[in-house]
Amino acid sequence: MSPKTLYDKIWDAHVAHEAEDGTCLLYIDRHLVHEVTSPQAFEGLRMTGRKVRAPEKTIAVPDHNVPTTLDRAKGIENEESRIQVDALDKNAREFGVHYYPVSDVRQGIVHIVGPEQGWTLPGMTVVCGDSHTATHGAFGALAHGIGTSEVEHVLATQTLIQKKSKNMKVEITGKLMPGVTAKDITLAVIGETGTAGGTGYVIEYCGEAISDLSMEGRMTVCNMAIEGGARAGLIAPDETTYAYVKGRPHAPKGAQWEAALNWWKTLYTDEDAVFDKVVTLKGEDIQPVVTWGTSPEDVLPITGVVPHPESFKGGKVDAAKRALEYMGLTAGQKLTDIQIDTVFIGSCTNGRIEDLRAAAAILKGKKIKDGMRAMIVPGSGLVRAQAEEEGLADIFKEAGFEWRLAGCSMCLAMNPDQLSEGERCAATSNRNFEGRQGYKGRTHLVSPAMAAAAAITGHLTDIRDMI
Ligand SMILES: CC(C)[C@H](C(=O)O)[C@@H](O)C(=O)O
Ligand code: SF4
Repeated sequence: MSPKTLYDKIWDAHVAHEAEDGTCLLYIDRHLVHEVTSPQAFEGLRMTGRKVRAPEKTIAVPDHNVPTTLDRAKGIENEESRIQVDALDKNAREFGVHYYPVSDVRQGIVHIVGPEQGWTLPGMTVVCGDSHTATHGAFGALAHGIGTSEVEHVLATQTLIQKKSKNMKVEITGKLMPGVTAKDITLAVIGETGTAGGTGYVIEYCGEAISDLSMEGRMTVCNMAIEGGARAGLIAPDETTYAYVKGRPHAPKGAQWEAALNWWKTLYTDEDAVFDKVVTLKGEDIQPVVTWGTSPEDVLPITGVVPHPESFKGGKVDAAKRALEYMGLTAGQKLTDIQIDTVFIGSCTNGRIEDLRAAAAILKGKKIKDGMRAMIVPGSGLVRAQAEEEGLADIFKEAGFEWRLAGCSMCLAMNPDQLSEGERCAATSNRNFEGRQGYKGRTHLVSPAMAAAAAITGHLTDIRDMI
């Protein structure tokens, strides 16, 4: 048998039918659903009298539009948001899928809830009408976003029509230096490959620096595979993965656990397997990074300066000019001189317990800068509960942070958590596009520790000066 990559193995295990042109019908193990991309899909089923094919494999949770303030039980003010959340509520109940409504402590961002509840397991195919489904690849699952018409297809058939992507390997060798996190790895990779570098590929992340990461860190890395243009990101499951999964509510138990483990242990790239593209970074070379522009590839070590547009090639010159204008920055300005007025810690990139611990380690006993608006939005109700139990919430509140309920929040500003015009935010999320966090708001993507540091000093800060 010819050697296979991890992606090849998961793909082959899920092909139900292959057409002559290579288009395949893939079996889908888990279908995650949120309120933004599912209403028309459910409506499509309803109108044609169809049912959800596998409600036991379908998991629904509202996250994008939900208010994160403590008074959220009083309802959603914005009509469009309310309609989407109400539609999910109605659809989830009517079609009998697993459902975590806003009133459930387990509610949160779909990509945090899935793994937390043990829905995401190694070797699975996982889809969701959301680009950051790549997050689940951290478990060695083939996980990617789909469009609304595909959501309907998966709801109705539990399959998806797909063409296979190419194999790409991103290897991070050696150890990370102090202050460098999974967020810095994933941004540094995009800095290296560009936002189109992964187009047409599924990336497998590997190397010592990746194996050393916790599951939380691995999820952060895979979460941003999509920002690098890839179809999905993957990390081979290992003892860290099994330990995270074991005992979760929907993880296999007893003899089923043993059988699952036997299959999971076959999920690695064979020694002689060939990748179509390989990128290698040295862990020691990666520094704490920050984005200066309006694309995740506009990333530099925090010790750098805002680049000169002329230092880019071709079409990127104009893009960089526009980005500097939008961001209100001057070429040559030190990144650490950039003043910040808002800090957002949360999202499916960095809203897990480990992210909150990293922020708390910096904030303990400190106060945020006068006039700073700072909020921590845990990725799920359970992350929030755990942070309270560990005393992290007290650290945040004493430092001057708002301590919110779970949701996507200011990651994309579909709820009232928004930047106002010209406001500048250090954010732990994954997209710094124009207007992403609010009309004319400005976003600098950073790790949770760097976001916490910026909240204290009032400007982008090298975390290594504070540890
Ligand atoms: C709303 C949703 C479709 C979107 C996505 O697909 O990623 C959102 O989650 C985002 O992060 O921009
Ligand atoms: S937290 Fe942000 S990136 Fe993640 S699903 Fe929500 S809006 Fe998308």
